[in-house]
Amino acid sequence: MTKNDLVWRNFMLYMYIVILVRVLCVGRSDYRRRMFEVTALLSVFLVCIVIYYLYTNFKRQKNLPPGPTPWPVFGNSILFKKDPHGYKRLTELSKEYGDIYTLYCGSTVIIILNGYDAIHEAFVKQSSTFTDRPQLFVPLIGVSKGTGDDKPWKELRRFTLQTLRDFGVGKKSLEERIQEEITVVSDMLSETNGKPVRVKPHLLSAATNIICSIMFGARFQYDESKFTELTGVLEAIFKLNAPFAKENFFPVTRMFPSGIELIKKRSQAIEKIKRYIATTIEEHKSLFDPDNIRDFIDLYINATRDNTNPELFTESNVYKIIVDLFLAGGETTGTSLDWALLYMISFPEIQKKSFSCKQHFLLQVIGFNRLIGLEDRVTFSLPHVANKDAKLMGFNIPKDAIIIANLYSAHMDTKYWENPEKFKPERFLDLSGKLKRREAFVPFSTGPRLCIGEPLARMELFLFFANLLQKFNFKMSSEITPQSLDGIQALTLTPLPYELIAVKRH
Ligand code: HEM
Repeated sequence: MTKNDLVWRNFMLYMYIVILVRVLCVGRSDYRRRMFEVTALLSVFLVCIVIYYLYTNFKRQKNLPPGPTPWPVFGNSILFKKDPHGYKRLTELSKEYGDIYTLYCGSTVIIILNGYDAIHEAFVKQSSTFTDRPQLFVPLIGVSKGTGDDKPWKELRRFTLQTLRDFGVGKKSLEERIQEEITVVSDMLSETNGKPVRVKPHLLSAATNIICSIMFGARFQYDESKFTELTGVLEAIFKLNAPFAKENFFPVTRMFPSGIELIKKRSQAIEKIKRYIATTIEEHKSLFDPDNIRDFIDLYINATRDNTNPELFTESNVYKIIVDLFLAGGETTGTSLDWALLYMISFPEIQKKSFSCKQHFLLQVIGFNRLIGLEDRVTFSLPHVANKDAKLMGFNIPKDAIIIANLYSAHMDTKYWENPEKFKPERFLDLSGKLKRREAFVPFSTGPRLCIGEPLARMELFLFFANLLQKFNFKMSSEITPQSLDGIQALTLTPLPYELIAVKRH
């Protein structure tokens, strides 16, 4: 951004306001006096903004990565627009400004990393600087909070990973839990008798139920009131947890009616879920047997009885872990499966190859490790934060700048992928038909903040996909209007709602 840009923008803003004031004052008796007062006040206000703006943007932040000119006070509008193709717009900006560019949310610096190299440089090579999460007023995720030297998130992350391992990620018991949900979804599909159906709500319930089973040791009927209440509250928390919520960057908006409403709704939802967890802990305590750990709640009770780390194993931290796993694990996996089925009906020849007994090439070879590249529908990492002033790819990154990896851009990176926009599952195979590791495939992000649920997600995706494809041939519900493969950008990239026809194979 040049100084000319800045002066020009402020001048335009000033002129708009002056014209508006003039229009409002026309025909009033004390017109001249009022005009003078209002214009003088506005001038002082604008001079203050310009001084503040010059101070924050030019003095403190020299040699920042380039980027589009922000609006004074507000920042870059691209961050606030509810644009279903926001991920594409942010990727296009990298063509203009390079793999690393700057946007502003108010006066907060947001660094967007594009392409595999930039993401790898920040999250892997310089992980000690770019791994913490920002302390947002409306936080996105609980476990991951915490900066500074003590880094409690590291301990909680270790405990959560251990939990997932203990409950059999990669082992039989968890496979059984997943199979149970597959049976429910398959039965539902069989009952449609070839009529069009929207599968997504069932996939979301199935993914959420798997986490319920790990956390609380019980699965629910999808229409059971306890389950719908739980998913309703989680959905509310999910919706209210936006990294770019204005309340995060403009403290004054927390006092606006919308801000007060948001805070009220959040605390009501959090209260409800905390009450649910407290009741479940009490129920579990009465049946607790240290030789038969049934679920995550039992593990927690065990840890508190050991009394090894009382500050870590608190009910409040249990709440954080549970909410994180639900928020991060249900929607992402359900949506990835929804995409997988959409691609199968859109590319019937690939569906045939995936299933075909003779070739079996996709399922057998790619199988458990990788689901033909369809996990890549989470387009951005969660926000990271720079924990000190640093240099990244030749630019200065100030402490507290928020860093976001554009994972979509890594999967569109022509340095690593040939025709990246084409759906070509074979790109994951080498010439002899063996699975090829692709370093630029980072749907779960990379570095120490890599998704905790990756092994669980891979297991769920593979088992669902393989079982459903074995039982059903999926078809478009309308041959005439093929379903668009453009998604809608929310926290994840979701397909436009669609129906499919499931034809039983035998
Ligand atoms: C296809 C499915 C999934 C995808 C594509 C996915 C992707 C991601 C991504 C991109 C991140 C952000 C990493 C970063 O900021 O650098 C993340 C974080 C996270 N994911 Fe997943 N995820 C999936 C499934 C799951 C599941 C099933 C769980 C839980 C069982 C889970 C739990 C988490 C948690 C707790 C974090 C935050 C980790 C931290 O801050 O330390 N995810 N995931």
